[in-house]
Amino acid sequence: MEDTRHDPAGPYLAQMRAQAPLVHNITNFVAMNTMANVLLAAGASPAMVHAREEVAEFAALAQALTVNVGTIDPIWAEAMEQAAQAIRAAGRPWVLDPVGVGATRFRRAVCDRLLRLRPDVIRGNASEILALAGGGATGRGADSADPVEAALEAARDLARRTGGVVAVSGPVDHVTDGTQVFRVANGHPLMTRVTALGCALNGVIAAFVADDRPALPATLAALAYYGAAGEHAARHASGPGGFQIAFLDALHAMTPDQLSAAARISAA
Ligand SMILES: Nc1ncnc2c1ncn2[C@@H]1O[C@H](COP(=O)(O)OP(=O)(O)O)[C@@H](O)[C@H]1O
Ligand SMILES: Cc1ncsc1CCOP(=O)(O)O
Ligand SMILES: [Mg+2]
Repeated sequence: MEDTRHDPAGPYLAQMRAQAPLVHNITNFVAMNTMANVLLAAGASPAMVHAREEVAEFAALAQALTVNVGTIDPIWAEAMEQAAQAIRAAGRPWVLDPVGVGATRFRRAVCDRLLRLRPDVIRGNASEILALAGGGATGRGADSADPVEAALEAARDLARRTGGVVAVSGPVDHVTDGTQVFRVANGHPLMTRVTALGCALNGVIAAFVADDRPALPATLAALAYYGAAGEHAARHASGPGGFQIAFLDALHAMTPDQLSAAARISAA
């Protein structure tokens, strides 16, 4: 029988803050500032480093890596592969965000090469997970055009192929290790009205899975934390501008006990 239990989320936040992991990010130009601020507000230590000459050396120092193909070019794509190889050699986790992978052949080819380096966690919206698994979805550039539920089989397939965890974000996030599927029903629609909040989420997932925390429950805790902060921020904002500020404040202020109480994680 499938195991439908899950850990409380709060202790994962406490452990992450106690470690304050250095998270190395090769992310897009749109997301860099937001992602760094989100990681600092959460209690981790971000670094954005992408030169081919130094990524491998830097990744070997980091507790976790995120790779995001949002504004790739061929040189960055090489750097991404080098960094992923280095973090794997160091025995530490990495997270892939296949931004807009269904849109172009170049993105598809780069993501196929990155998949061979077995990301510990893949996080994307439904259209991206469908396209990455070979389902042909195109999405709307960086935004999804498909419901989360439509990407569940694709997510399972990718998890089995990579041996990692796949998170499909959206109104209700779904996370699978290829066998079990869990839902995280935290979040607020205003999160889709601010750019790069999906990208910044990858950094939070990386910080939570660092230090050998098990990838499935740590990813669930990261998603619940992020969504609960979004819910809190929405209560203090009148629109996307104020929401961005309130969201950073909510990430910073949330305690582990508050997270355990707010998390809406369940077996799917
Ligand atoms: N309609 C929604 N209601 C509540 N939360 C949402 C909604 N859409 C997305 N989210 C949340 O926003 C965050 C970013 O997810 P998403 O928008 O799917 O990523 P991306 O920006 O990469 O497309 C996640 O925490 C997700 O749970
Ligand atoms: C708008 C845009 N264009 C290329 S990357 C990017 C950011 C996408 O961020 P997110 O997927 O988190 O909304
Ligand atoms: Mg995205």
